[in-house]
Amino acid sequence: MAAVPTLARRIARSGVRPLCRWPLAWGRAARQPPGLPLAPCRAFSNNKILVELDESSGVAMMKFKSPPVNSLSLDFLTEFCISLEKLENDRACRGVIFASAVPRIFSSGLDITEMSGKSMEHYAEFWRAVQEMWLRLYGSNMVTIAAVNGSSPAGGCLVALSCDYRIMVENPKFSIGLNEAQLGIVAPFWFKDTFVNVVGHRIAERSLQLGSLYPAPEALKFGLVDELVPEEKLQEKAMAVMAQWLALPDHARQLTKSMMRKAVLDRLVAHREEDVQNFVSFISKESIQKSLRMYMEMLKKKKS
Ligand SMILES: CCCCCCCCCCCCC/C=C/C(=O)SCCNC(=O)CCNC(=O)[C@H](O)C(C)(C)COP(=O)(O)OP(=O)(O)OC[C@H]1O[C@@H](n2cnc3c(N)ncnc32)[C@H](O)[C@@H]1OP(=O)(O)O
Repeated sequence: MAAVPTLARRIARSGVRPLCRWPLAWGRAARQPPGLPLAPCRAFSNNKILVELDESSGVAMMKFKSPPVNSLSLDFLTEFCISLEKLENDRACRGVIFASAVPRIFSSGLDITEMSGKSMEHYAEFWRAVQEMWLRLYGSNMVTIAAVNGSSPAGGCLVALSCDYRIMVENPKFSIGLNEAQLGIVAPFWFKDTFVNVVGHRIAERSLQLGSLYPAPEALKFGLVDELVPEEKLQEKAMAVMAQWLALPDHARQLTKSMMRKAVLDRLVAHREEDVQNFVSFISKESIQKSLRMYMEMLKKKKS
């Protein structure tokens, strides 16, 4: 297999731009009363993700802005990893809230076009980026809260599941779940492990086999999300939950989180290359490619 660009090389190519006091619609700057000086705040942006860090609270807001559906493309995943790494290495940052800047969609999951009609090398590079995203997010030392303000199938659900807490907008039109089976594909073992750790074995087994997507109220019933709130209360609620989690000493919370997640993280780290090879050989099968093409066609037909 040809040499694959490392994350470092993809980071170098991506050109993250630092921005000063970026007025995110959801950010502290936007809430600042006019005329008052801004408290310390740092922001940075790249093409698909906006981040604003409020230094006074230690809380960052990361917003996905990759229309139409925030699909997790290679570029998106690269920017996500860069942004998370920057925050992880910033001593001023203790917690991150993830939300979408695209109406009605948190994330539509892995970008299907990255898994269809491409070379083996591309599939391997893409899958390494998916692994990297999950390892960084699930293994993050920061408090991570998903403010799920829209539908969140498959990889989008994985992002939410990998956080410490999930708050979803109470709209029954918004659904969430690991629906891979509906596409004729299989959620890999670390998606499954993350899911099991949130909802338990029985519900995970049934939901994965059926590829179930759950409307927000149903997802709440079995703990796939922790709370539902009206859309206009989502930010306030996420900040309140964050404050509650940040009230604890970081070291105690971090060691506890690591104790709970380490075995699952270590399992992928130990089998990372094997997992890439499994993905590549699975996704490049003609029968799987056909399923993905049919699924994309179905999405297009649904519109007309
Ligand atoms: C021993 C066992 C070995 C096993 C080995 C296992 C190996 C591993 C196997 C592979 C594992 C892969 C894991 C995959 C995870 C995933 O995340 S797959 C992606 C799943 N996502 C979905 O199913 C969501 C599909 N999309 C939708 O349901 C809807 O689009 C929406 C998100 C609910 C939004 O609906 P709406 O607002 O009506 O918008 P649309 O009109 O449907 O979409 C707008 C355009 O966006 C395109 N699009 C949608 N989703 C995606 C996507 N995920 N990727 C790429 N593109 C997407 C859609 O086609 C539209 O495009 P246009 O028609 O060109 O406008």
